[in-house]
Amino acid sequence: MTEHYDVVVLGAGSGNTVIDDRFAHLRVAIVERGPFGGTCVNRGCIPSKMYVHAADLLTGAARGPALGVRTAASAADQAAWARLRDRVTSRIDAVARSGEDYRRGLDFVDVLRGTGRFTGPGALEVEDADGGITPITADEVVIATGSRPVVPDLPGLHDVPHVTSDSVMRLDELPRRMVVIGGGYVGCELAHVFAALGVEVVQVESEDVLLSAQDADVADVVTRASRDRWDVRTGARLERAELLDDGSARLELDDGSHVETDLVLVAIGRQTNADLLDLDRAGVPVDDDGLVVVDEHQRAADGVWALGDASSSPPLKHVANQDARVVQHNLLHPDDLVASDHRHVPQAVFTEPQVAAVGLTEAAAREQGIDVAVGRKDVADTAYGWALQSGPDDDDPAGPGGFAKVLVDRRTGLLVGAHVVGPMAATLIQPLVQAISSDVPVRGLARGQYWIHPAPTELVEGALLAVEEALGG
Ligand SMILES: Cc1cc2nc3c(=O)[nH]c(=O)nc-3n(C[C@H](O)[C@H](O)[C@H](O)COP(=O)(O)OP(=O)(O)OC[C@H]3O[C@@H](n4cnc5c(N)ncnc54)[C@H](O)[C@@H]3O)c2cc1C
Ligand SMILES: NC(=O)c1ccc[n+]([C@@H]2O[C@H](COP(=O)([O-])OP(=O)(O)OC[C@H]3O[C@@H](n4cnc5c(N)ncnc54)[C@H](O)[C@@H]3O)[C@@H](O)[C@H]2O)c1
Repeated sequence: MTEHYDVVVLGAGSGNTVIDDRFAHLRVAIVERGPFGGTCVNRGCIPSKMYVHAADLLTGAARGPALGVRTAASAADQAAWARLRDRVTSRIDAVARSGEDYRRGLDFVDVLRGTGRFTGPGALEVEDADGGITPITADEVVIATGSRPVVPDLPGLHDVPHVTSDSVMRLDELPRRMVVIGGGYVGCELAHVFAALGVEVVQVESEDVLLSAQDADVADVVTRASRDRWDVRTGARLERAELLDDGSARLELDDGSHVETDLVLVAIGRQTNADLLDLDRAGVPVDDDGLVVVDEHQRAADGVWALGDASSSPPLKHVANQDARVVQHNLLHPDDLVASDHRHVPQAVFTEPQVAAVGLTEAAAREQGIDVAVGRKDVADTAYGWALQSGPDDDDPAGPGGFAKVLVDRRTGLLVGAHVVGPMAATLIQPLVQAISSDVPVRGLARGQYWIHPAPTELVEGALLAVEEALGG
């Protein structure tokens, strides 16, 4: 018999958060093929930031002697790696298990283990690990199937030891050498992690700088800071790979250079899993990137909703969370739908130095013809920056020069972009996220409140004062 559900959620990452006790009067199925919690908990935000924290401690400790204290950052040996990895995996595995146990304990929810796909409008099948098929039908389907790492089909790559962010969090052993392909979020965060642990890292990025999507000044700071710590090859792509007799890999790059390594980490972007759902059978539209096309209510078709990496760009967890809240509300209140707001999505890259941004880059603002006023404050010129510096001539508290930069439209007096690179950037950006989200006029923002002295937030105050000066009387 085909079971019928009021609501079926495909994917127990952010999709799992849609269902709460307010759905208890309905029959709900959650379909999941992997561990509960999805990418963020199991192979994304949480484990990567647990590793980043350890890497930050190591890089911080390495600076101690320059400040006059005896700290030492030793490279991690295999035992240290095992302790670090087991701390990470035991924590996230417990979260995934308890998430699934909680769902299984609810009498209005069925957890269906396997891969879901559409067979028609409102009709799906779930294929379990043994190939068994369970057909189900649903009034409402939530597509929350996320995304997966892209692995290019390059000659020899599949023959050499290689991992993606999916598997690198659980390495049996720390490699002596690692090549990171990609200088985006994943590449920069994990190059920082493995370099801090003492791995000889080579990072290969096809653009001329790391983090090329960031404001050019920010990308420049991160690229120079990274080059100080590991071998960064920009303007280069992996062309082919060859397995050597000792089990290591020889990689040829398209700039004519080559590199030998023990492990390749492929981090060149992600693609949506929506392509595996047979969406055409349910009349669910996708765009050229394979993302499910949704309206402002996150509705993809009659009785079909989508959220997170399946439908939204950029693929970030706080975006998936807001999408999930919108879908939740709209399922519970079909006569009072709310809309998503993807206008001012902030982002942070937890490399060293940390990066955070909201809104436009300076180049994008100018390309859009905005008459932009720029205010910038360097970390080295703040009181907290002095605390980080080893001496008065050292302008190097956060790698080669952290700063905050704010961009204001001279016509409206409103913020159109903000960028922070340096210690605690992901935290420092938040007042600027609030300002841009709430259309707060920039004039008066710095002097309209106290800024705690000598806190790192004075960096933001300084950038706001600088932009007021640029705006003129
Ligand atoms: C290394 C890394 C670090 C990251 N760090 C950050 C960060 O610091 N901050 C941030 O904001 N974002 C970060 N992200 C991005 C973030 O993890 C994702 O944007 C977020 O997890 C997306 O949530 P989601 O629910 O859309 O998808 P997912 O979390 O991927 O959940 C989708 C779920 O659907 C399941 N699934 C897929 N297809 C099917 C199917 N057909 N049937 C059944 N189940 C299926 C999957 O197994 C998965 O559990 C990071 C990503 C990576 C890879
Ligand atoms: N802190 C965070 O919020 C965080 C952390 C990790 C991942 N994420 C999410 O995951 C997504 C995927 O991250 P990602 O780093 O895989 O992708 P990305 O798009 O951020 O970066 C991919 C990089 O690889 C480069 N590249 C592409 N093809 C290449 C090739 N053949 N050779 C060399 N370089 C190549 C690109 O120019 C780009 O710089 C991000 O867009 C982000 O939304 C977020």
